[in-house]
Amino acid sequence: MSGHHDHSHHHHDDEGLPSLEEIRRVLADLPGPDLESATAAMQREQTLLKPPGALGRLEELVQWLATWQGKAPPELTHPRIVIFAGAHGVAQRGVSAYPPAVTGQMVQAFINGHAAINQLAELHDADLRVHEMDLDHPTADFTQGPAMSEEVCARAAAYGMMAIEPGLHLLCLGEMGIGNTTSAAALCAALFGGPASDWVGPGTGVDSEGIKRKIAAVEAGLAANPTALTDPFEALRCLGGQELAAIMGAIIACRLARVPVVLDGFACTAAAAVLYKADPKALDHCIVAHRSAEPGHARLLTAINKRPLFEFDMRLGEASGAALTIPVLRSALACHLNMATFAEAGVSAKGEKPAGSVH
Ligand SMILES: O=C(O)c1ccc[n+]([C@@H]2O[C@H](COP(=O)([O-])O)[C@@H](O)[C@H]2O)c1
Ligand SMILES: Cc1cc2nc[nH]c2cc1C
Repeated sequence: MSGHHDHSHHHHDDEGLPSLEEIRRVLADLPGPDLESATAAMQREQTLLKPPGALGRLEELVQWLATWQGKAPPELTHPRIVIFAGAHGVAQRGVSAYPPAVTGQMVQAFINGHAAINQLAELHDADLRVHEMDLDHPTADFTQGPAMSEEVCARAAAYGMMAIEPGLHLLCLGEMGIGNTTSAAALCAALFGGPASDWVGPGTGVDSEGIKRKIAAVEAGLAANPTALTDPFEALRCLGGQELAAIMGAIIACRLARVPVVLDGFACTAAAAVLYKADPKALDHCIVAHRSAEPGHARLLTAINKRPLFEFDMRLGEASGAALTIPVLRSALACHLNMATFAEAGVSAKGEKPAGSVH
């Protein structure tokens, strides 16, 4: 694995870390799109040797990179993949096909280069980092009350904000956390309403009894956390997990540092949806890589008005879907950077009179 593996320790000295209130204030003043870079990229695109729009969403992707890097042409030599791993109290309720210990074991697998994401990161020359969020201290079981204190949630969000720095060209976000599709389902139900069954699915592959336990856990979580319905950050604190709070923080930090973000599957998108609920423009610098096989993901994408790039029926998590966008983005960029213009190639433009034609 290139890059690091970090342990998030709980320090008592939290001075300097932003509180949820401060995160709320940052959100009120987010930088907008760089329209100058967007225009410059669009103008170049229009001269290139193809019918206008013929590269479809590849053109859209170059525009998006330019807009949110604030640079025309945009670059993609320094992409990073970050996985946040979190332990969920609700995982004790028989809501996953795997035991809670798998979260830490998979972190070890990421470190040893054994996981799917290691192969994709290596193939695409991306800097892969894994941040383990206090796995020895799972969040509280949210069916009994809030998963996290304000302090733990804010610290996790602040930790997520520190996972990037200006100069990165792209951040692919992913998660690892046994039980987190239940947490994400509860979060979605709190943010967007609807019955628990709208948001619950098989996750890692539970059977129909497991689905019933997941629905019951989501319903109990909403009943035990009435304040979750009053505010998106409160929903995250009550029903989320540390990896989800960290993803939220990383998304905000990327906006401030002009780093475009690629979101992965269901849990990752649910964490992002907290920001969407607080301000629908907060995810304008994010794309969603794929529509996960987890059935709630399609509904969630509709709720946050995002169209995924791929529908590959993946449901792995660990940023695997997000990593697949790197070669696609590079393909889009290679065309944008290296194609000739009509003039350079000596090709007639649309509607140009045939040479020697009589009018
Ligand atoms: O990315 C997805 O949409 C996705 C769908 C199902 C499962 N996962 C992964 O599986 C874990 C959560 O599943 P579960 O069944 O334990 O809630 C977590 O580590 C996720 O990364 C991921
Ligand atoms: C094996 C395994 C790998 C994963 N990667 C992300 N979530 C996961 C869940 C399991 C169970």
